[in-house]
Amino acid sequence: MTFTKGVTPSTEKYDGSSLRVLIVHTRWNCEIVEALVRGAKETMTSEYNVKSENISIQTVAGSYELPFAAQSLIGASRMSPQSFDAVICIGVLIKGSTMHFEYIAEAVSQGIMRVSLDSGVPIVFGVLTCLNDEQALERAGLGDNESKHNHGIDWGRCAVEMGVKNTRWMSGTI
Ligand SMILES: Nc1c(NC[C@H](O)[C@H](O)[C@H](O)CO)[nH]c(=O)[nH]c1=O
Ligand SMILES: CC(=O)[C@@H](O)COP(=O)(O)O
Repeated sequence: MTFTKGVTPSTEKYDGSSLRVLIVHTRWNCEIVEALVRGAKETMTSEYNVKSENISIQTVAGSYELPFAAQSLIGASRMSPQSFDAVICIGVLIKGSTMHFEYIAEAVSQGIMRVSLDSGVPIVFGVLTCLNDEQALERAGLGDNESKHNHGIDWGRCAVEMGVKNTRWMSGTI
């Protein structure tokens, strides 16, 4: 049986023109991360009219730092006139020869979910957990593989959808 792999595009056209989005990304594996950030940012501005001045970009060293940074920046934005409607955490973990990868992947995924549920702000899990370099390149739309696809595009779409829907839900509209 064949099936559509990946996410089916939403039938609703979301208007992101009033959204404020935070992207926090790592400087580990930076060429791959930068391609993912570009994919997310360009998708939000070109497909959904998110204003580039409403996309804040912050960096941290590695993926392990992402949940803390997201929590701290969400808190800081609440003290400003406009808080973030959605956050995208972007990093690339590539398995090495120790257990480092497993510990970080588990901690980061749990941490991002916790910050998202505790803060009430949707956080997109933009962390690739790859077993080798080729997997990471392919998922950032880089390299030679024909099936390559930049997952940053999906993360940008997801952030807009969740930001718009959560704003609606918070105002009591379903
Ligand atoms: N191995 C990778 C890391 N490791 C670094 C940690 O995320 C962290 O910065 C360090 O342990 C200090 O707390 N980070 C990645 O993003 N990707 C990796 O492949
Ligand atoms: C702490 C580290 O970054 C490093 O020792 C991890 O090694 P590996 O990626 O080979 O598991």
